[in-house]
Amino acid sequence: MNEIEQREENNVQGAGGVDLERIEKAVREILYAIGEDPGRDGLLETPKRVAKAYGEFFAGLHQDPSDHLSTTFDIEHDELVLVKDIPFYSTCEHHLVPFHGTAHVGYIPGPEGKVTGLSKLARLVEVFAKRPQVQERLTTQIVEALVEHLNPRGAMVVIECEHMCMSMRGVRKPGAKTVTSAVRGQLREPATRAEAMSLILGK
Ligand SMILES: Nc1nc2c(ncn2[C@@H]2O[C@H](COP(=O)(O)OP(=O)(O)OP(=O)(O)O)[C@@H](O)[C@H]2O)c(=O)[nH]1
Ligand SMILES: [Zn+2]
Repeated sequence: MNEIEQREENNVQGAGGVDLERIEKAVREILYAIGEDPGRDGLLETPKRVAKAYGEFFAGLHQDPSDHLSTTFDIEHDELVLVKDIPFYSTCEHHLVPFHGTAHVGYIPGPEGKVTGLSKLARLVEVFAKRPQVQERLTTQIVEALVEHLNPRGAMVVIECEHMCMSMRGVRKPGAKTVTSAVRGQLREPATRAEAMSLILGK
Protein backbone atom coordinates (compact mmCIF):
# COMPACT_ATOMS: atom_id res chain seq x y z
CA MET A 1 0.00 0.00 0.00
CA ASN A 2 1.52 3.32 -0.99
CA GLU A 3 1.32 6.45 1.15
CA ILE A 4 -1.70 7.87 -0.64
CA GLU A 5 -3.64 4.62 -0.31
CA GLN A 6 -2.61 4.44 3.34
CA ARG A 7 -4.01 7.92 3.90
CA GLU A 8 -7.27 7.02 2.23
CA GLU A 9 -7.43 3.83 4.29
CA ASN A 10 -7.02 5.85 7.48
CA ASN A 11 -9.57 8.32 6.15
CA VAL A 12 -7.29 11.21 7.07
CA GLN A 13 -8.94 13.83 4.92
CA GLY A 14 -8.80 17.51 5.55
CA ALA A 15 -9.74 20.22 3.06
CA GLY A 16 -11.47 18.14 0.41
CA GLY A 17 -8.83 15.41 0.27
CA VAL A 18 -5.74 17.31 1.47
CA ASP A 19 -4.22 15.94 4.70
CA LEU A 20 -3.94 19.17 6.72
CA GLU A 21 -2.48 17.55 9.82
CA ARG A 22 0.37 16.09 7.84
CA ILE A 23 1.15 19.44 6.21
CA GLU A 24 1.17 21.11 9.63
CA LYS A 25 3.77 18.62 10.89
CA ALA A 26 5.91 19.12 7.78
CA VAL A 27 5.77 22.91 8.07
CA ARG A 28 6.86 22.74 11.69
CA GLU A 29 9.86 20.67 10.50
CA ILE A 30 10.68 23.21 7.79
CA LEU A 31 10.62 26.00 10.37
CA TYR A 32 13.09 24.05 12.53
CA ALA A 33 15.20 23.32 9.44
CA ILE A 34 15.60 26.98 8.50
CA GLY A 35 16.69 27.77 12.05
CA GLU A 36 13.41 29.22 13.30
CA ASP A 37 11.51 28.47 16.49
CA PRO A 38 7.98 27.25 15.66
CA GLY A 39 7.14 27.92 19.31
CA ARG A 40 7.65 31.66 19.11
CA ASP A 41 4.56 33.80 19.25
CA GLY A 42 4.37 34.91 15.59
CA LEU A 43 4.83 31.36 14.26
CA LEU A 44 2.50 29.45 16.59
CA GLU A 45 -0.41 29.35 14.14
CA THR A 46 1.75 29.29 11.01
CA PRO A 47 1.71 25.52 10.34
CA LYS A 48 -2.09 25.57 10.55
CA ARG A 49 -2.31 28.58 8.24
CA VAL A 50 0.05 27.05 5.70
CA ALA A 51 -1.90 23.79 5.76
CA LYS A 52 -5.11 25.68 5.06
CA ALA A 53 -3.43 27.62 2.24
CA TYR A 54 -2.09 24.37 0.72
CA GLY A 55 -5.60 22.96 0.95
CA GLU A 56 -6.59 25.78 -1.42
CA PHE A 57 -3.51 25.59 -3.65
CA PHE A 58 -4.04 21.89 -4.34
CA ALA A 59 -7.81 21.58 -4.14
CA GLY A 60 -7.96 20.79 -7.85
CA LEU A 61 -6.25 17.43 -7.28
CA HIS A 62 -9.48 16.24 -5.72
CA GLN A 63 -11.89 17.77 -8.21
CA ASP A 64 -13.26 16.28 -11.39
CA PRO A 65 -13.24 18.69 -14.36
CA SER A 66 -16.23 16.90 -15.90
CA ASP A 67 -18.38 18.21 -13.03
CA HIS A 68 -18.07 21.66 -14.58
CA LEU A 69 -18.79 20.62 -18.14
CA SER A 70 -21.81 18.41 -17.54
CA THR A 71 -24.27 21.31 -17.98
CA THR A 72 -24.46 22.25 -21.65
CA PHE A 73 -26.90 24.29 -23.71
CA ASP A 74 -28.17 23.68 -27.21
CA ILE A 75 -27.28 27.00 -28.78
CA GLU A 76 -26.97 27.39 -32.55
CA HIS A 77 -23.45 28.69 -32.81
CA ASP A 78 -20.82 27.05 -34.94
CA GLU A 79 -18.17 29.73 -34.67
CA LEU A 80 -15.54 30.65 -32.14
CA VAL A 81 -16.40 31.22 -28.47
CA LEU A 82 -13.43 32.66 -26.60
CA VAL A 83 -13.02 33.68 -22.97
CA LYS A 84 -9.78 35.56 -22.73
CA ASP A 85 -7.64 37.07 -19.95
CA ILE A 86 -8.73 34.57 -17.28
CA PRO A 87 -6.37 35.31 -14.38
CA PHE A 88 -5.11 32.37 -12.33
CA TYR A 89 -2.46 31.19 -9.89
CA SER A 90 -0.87 27.77 -10.00
CA THR A 91 2.04 26.05 -8.26
CA CYS A 92 5.22 24.98 -10.03
CA GLU A 93 5.73 21.29 -9.31
CA HIS A 94 9.51 21.65 -9.39
CA HIS A 95 9.87 24.26 -6.65
CA LEU A 96 6.40 24.51 -5.09
CA VAL A 97 6.31 28.25 -5.65
CA PRO A 98 3.60 30.06 -7.62
CA PHE A 99 3.40 30.75 -11.27
CA HIS A 100 0.64 33.06 -12.39
CA GLY A 101 -0.77 34.77 -15.39
CA THR A 102 -3.70 34.57 -17.75
CA ALA A 103 -5.38 31.84 -19.73
CA HIS A 104 -7.32 32.26 -22.97
CA VAL A 105 -9.74 29.44 -23.66
CA GLY A 106 -11.68 29.10 -26.90
CA TYR A 107 -13.63 26.50 -28.85
CA ILE A 108 -15.86 26.08 -31.86
CA PRO A 109 -18.96 24.11 -30.78
CA GLY A 110 -19.41 20.72 -32.38
CA PRO A 111 -22.21 19.48 -34.66
CA GLU A 112 -24.33 18.46 -31.64
CA GLY A 113 -24.17 22.11 -30.59
CA LYS A 114 -22.84 21.46 -27.09
CA VAL A 115 -22.18 24.91 -25.66
CA THR A 116 -21.07 25.32 -22.05
CA GLY A 117 -21.58 28.21 -19.64
CA LEU A 118 -18.80 30.77 -20.02
CA SER A 119 -17.84 30.64 -16.35
CA LYS A 120 -17.22 26.90 -16.75
CA LEU A 121 -14.24 27.64 -18.96
CA ALA A 122 -12.71 29.63 -16.10
CA ARG A 123 -13.65 26.86 -13.65
CA LEU A 124 -11.83 24.38 -15.85
CA VAL A 125 -8.69 26.52 -15.65
CA GLU A 126 -9.02 26.55 -11.82
CA VAL A 127 -9.40 22.78 -11.49
CA PHE A 128 -6.16 22.13 -13.34
CA ALA A 129 -4.27 25.17 -11.97
CA LYS A 130 -4.89 24.12 -8.37
CA ARG A 131 -2.49 21.21 -8.63
CA PRO A 132 1.29 20.84 -8.69
CA GLN A 133 1.83 21.78 -12.33
CA VAL A 134 4.06 22.65 -15.25
CA GLN A 135 2.67 25.17 -17.66
CA GLU A 136 2.74 22.85 -20.68
CA ARG A 137 0.66 20.17 -18.94
CA LEU A 138 -1.80 22.74 -17.59
CA THR A 139 -2.35 23.99 -21.16
CA THR A 140 -2.84 20.49 -22.57
CA GLN A 141 -5.13 19.29 -19.79
CA ILE A 142 -7.51 22.20 -20.32
CA VAL A 143 -7.75 21.70 -24.07
CA GLU A 144 -8.18 17.94 -23.70
CA ALA A 145 -10.99 18.32 -21.19
CA LEU A 146 -12.79 20.59 -23.68
CA VAL A 147 -12.34 18.05 -26.46
CA GLU A 148 -13.48 15.15 -24.28
CA HIS A 149 -16.58 16.75 -22.80
CA LEU A 150 -17.86 19.15 -25.48
CA ASN A 151 -16.80 17.34 -28.64
CA PRO A 152 -16.09 20.70 -30.30
CA ARG A 153 -15.05 21.29 -33.92
CA GLY A 154 -11.96 22.92 -32.52
CA ALA A 155 -10.43 24.01 -29.22
CA MET A 156 -7.57 26.27 -28.23
CA VAL A 157 -5.84 27.28 -25.02
CA VAL A 158 -3.13 29.91 -24.75
CA ILE A 159 -1.46 30.61 -21.42
CA GLU A 160 0.93 33.42 -20.51
CA CYS A 161 2.69 33.17 -17.15
CA GLU A 162 5.42 34.50 -14.95
CA HIS A 163 7.12 31.79 -12.89
CA MET A 164 8.23 32.85 -9.42
CA CYS A 165 10.93 30.16 -9.56
CA MET A 166 12.50 32.21 -12.36
CA SER A 167 11.81 35.60 -10.76
CA MET A 168 12.58 35.42 -7.06
CA ARG A 169 15.29 32.74 -7.12
CA GLY A 170 17.55 30.82 -9.50
CA VAL A 171 18.09 32.76 -12.70
CA ARG A 172 16.18 35.78 -11.25
CA LYS A 173 14.50 37.22 -14.30
CA PRO A 174 11.37 38.98 -13.03
CA GLY A 175 8.98 39.90 -15.80
CA ALA A 176 10.02 37.07 -18.15
CA LYS A 177 6.85 35.52 -19.57
CA THR A 178 6.33 31.98 -20.79
CA VAL A 179 3.66 31.46 -23.44
CA THR A 180 2.23 28.04 -24.25
CA SER A 181 -0.54 26.98 -26.57
CA ALA A 182 -2.49 23.83 -27.33
CA VAL A 183 -4.74 23.69 -30.35
CA ARG A 184 -7.06 20.93 -31.55
CA GLY A 185 -9.36 20.28 -34.52
CA GLN A 186 -10.44 23.06 -36.89
CA LEU A 187 -8.56 25.67 -34.90
CA ARG A 188 -5.36 24.14 -36.25
CA GLU A 189 -6.26 25.47 -39.70
CA PRO A 190 -4.16 28.58 -40.40
CA ALA A 191 -7.03 31.03 -41.06
CA THR A 192 -9.10 29.97 -38.02
CA ARG A 193 -6.05 29.85 -35.81
CA ALA A 194 -4.98 33.32 -36.98
CA GLU A 195 -8.46 34.72 -36.23
CA ALA A 196 -8.36 33.26 -32.70
CA MET A 197 -4.85 34.53 -32.09
CA SER A 198 -5.72 38.02 -33.26
CA LEU A 199 -8.70 38.07 -30.89
CA ILE A 200 -6.47 36.93 -28.03
CA LEU A 201 -3.71 39.42 -28.78
CA GLY A 202 -6.02 42.33 -29.61
CA LYS A 203 -6.07 43.65 -26.06
N1 LIG B 1 9.14 23.23 -18.94
C1 LIG B 1 8.85 23.82 -17.78
N2 LIG B 1 9.86 24.05 -16.92
C2 LIG B 1 9.54 24.66 -15.77
C3 LIG B 1 8.26 25.03 -15.41
N3 LIG B 1 8.30 25.61 -14.18
C4 LIG B 1 9.59 25.59 -13.82
N4 LIG B 1 10.35 25.02 -14.77
C5 LIG B 1 11.79 24.77 -14.86
O1 LIG B 1 12.13 23.59 -14.23
C6 LIG B 1 13.55 23.54 -14.26
C7 LIG B 1 14.07 22.72 -13.12
O2 LIG B 1 15.44 22.62 -13.37
P1 LIG B 1 16.51 22.00 -12.36
O3 LIG B 1 17.87 22.23 -12.93
O4 LIG B 1 16.10 20.60 -11.99
O5 LIG B 1 16.26 22.88 -11.04
P2 LIG B 1 17.04 24.16 -10.52
O6 LIG B 1 18.45 23.82 -10.20
O7 LIG B 1 16.24 24.74 -9.40
O8 LIG B 1 17.02 25.11 -11.80
P3 LIG B 1 17.10 26.69 -11.91
O9 LIG B 1 15.69 27.23 -11.85
O10 LIG B 1 17.71 26.95 -13.26
O11 LIG B 1 17.93 27.20 -10.76
C8 LIG B 1 14.00 24.99 -14.29
O12 LIG B 1 14.63 25.22 -15.52
C9 LIG B 1 12.69 25.78 -14.23
O13 LIG B 1 12.73 27.00 -14.95
C10 LIG B 1 7.21 24.76 -16.33
O14 LIG B 1 6.05 25.05 -16.11
N5 LIG B 1 7.57 24.15 -17.50
ZN1 LIG C 1 9.66 26.26 -10.51
